[in-house]
Amino acid sequence: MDKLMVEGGHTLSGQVQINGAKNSAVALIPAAILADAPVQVDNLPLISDVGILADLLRDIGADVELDGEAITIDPRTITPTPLPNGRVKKMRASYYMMGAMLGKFKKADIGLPGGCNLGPRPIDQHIKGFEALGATVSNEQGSIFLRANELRGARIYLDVVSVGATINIMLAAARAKGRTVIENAAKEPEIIDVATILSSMGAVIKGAGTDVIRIEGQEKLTGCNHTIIPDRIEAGTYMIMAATMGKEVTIENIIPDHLESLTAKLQEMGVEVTVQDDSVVVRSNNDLKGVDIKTLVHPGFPTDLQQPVTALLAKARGTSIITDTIYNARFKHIDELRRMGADIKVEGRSAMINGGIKLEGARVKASDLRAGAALVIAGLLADGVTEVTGVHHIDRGYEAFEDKLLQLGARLWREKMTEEEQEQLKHS
Ligand SMILES: CC(=O)N[C@H]1[C@@H](OP(=O)(O)OP(=O)(O)OC[C@H]2O[C@@H](n3ccc(=O)[nH]c3=O)[C@H](O)[C@@H]2O)O[C@H](CO)[C@@H](O)[C@@H]1O
Ligand SMILES: C=C(OP(=O)(O)O)C(=O)O
Repeated sequence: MDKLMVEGGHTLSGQVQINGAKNSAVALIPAAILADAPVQVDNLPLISDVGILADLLRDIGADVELDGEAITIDPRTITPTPLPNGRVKKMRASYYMMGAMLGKFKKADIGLPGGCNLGPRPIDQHIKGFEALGATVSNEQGSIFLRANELRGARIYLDVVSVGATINIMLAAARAKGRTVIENAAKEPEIIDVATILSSMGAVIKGAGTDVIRIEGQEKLTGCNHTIIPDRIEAGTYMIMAATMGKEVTIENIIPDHLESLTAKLQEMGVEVTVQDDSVVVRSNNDLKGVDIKTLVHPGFPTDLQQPVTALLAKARGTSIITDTIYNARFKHIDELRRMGADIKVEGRSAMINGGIKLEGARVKASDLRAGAALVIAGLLADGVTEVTGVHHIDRGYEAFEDKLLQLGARLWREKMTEEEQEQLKHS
């Protein structure tokens, strides 16, 4: 087990390259199951969630080759192998194995997913969608059993706007008979990425990126080549780091339109953000103003940037209120920020940040992926050294995290935790 040591107080400058989107990659890899020929996906982020999914596909018989940032998946040897435990519990997006296996084999036995613990993360809308397509669904001993004689297109109204349910239904519907209409669908850019790969395989999909998606399922789907869109959450994290400590940082290989809600908030705080074709330049200053933020479904402010931006708001003068309307309990980072001296109160689904207080390096624990990013941002800002444990969460979603930060001028390094430290962590 590793910990990250972050020495605060160093300004950041230079360029950082953004990798492919985690939340696309983890859907596109299972999508390859649906094809009847090899699928190649490029601009793959080299993160642990991708490694786990590649292994899950091998577990069910796929021939998977990883070559740098490209993955080639030959799905022709896949069989509907049950995946009750183990890897499926290590990540959230293993739930896409349900839609993909159901679509291809009309049968799937998949354990309930893991991923970031953000409070309750039900999958009732995924199940409602599978049932509408004609599957019977049962939940036994922590596994979801899906069975169908055939899948038939249906009209499905999502009670809650859900990224995972929208994609999972798209996957199953791509091989259902006839037309599926998903209403109140999620509109995140990753949904469009999934629609693009399924269309390249031969499904006919209209409306991805709006709240009504129409899918004409096909009996067979072909292989294809696909390039993953840039990771807007990774990009947003570096924009926030630059806003915290940046002299002048260029965040490259991005789609700036995907980051409009963050750009607007940073500008409101007094950060200079210059938007270019496929990059943004961020220049910070020492007189940032607190702002209020509410997380919303896309194109609103993403919940995945709520935790990182909270660390920045600790620097800004005045009071800021950040409200998470997607995950009411996504506040495990707050206690850790308090250990570093931040003045933050949580009430219901809001955190009130009394900013402008100098943070001090401390021993803190990352409880999930973006909590980890938030604590490193706080560490960049703080006096002294911050010790961040739970680094495996950060590795789920950020490729070459330390290398990219070192290149920007940050000082941080990874250390192995002693057995005693690991034992203490278990009980903390
Ligand atoms: C792998 C992946 O892409 N993860 C992202 C995905 O997670 P994930 O797909 O799990 O998130 P959803 O969009 O499904 O969740 C949004 C909200 O809907 C609720 N809900 C969801 C499904 C359901 O069946 N029932 C239900 O009540 C959730 O509890 C949550 O309050 O979108 C989240 C919201 O943008 C992001 O934070 C995650 O980074
Ligand atoms: C919550 C996240 O990931 P996951 O849904 O994979 O747990 C995230 O990326 O911030």
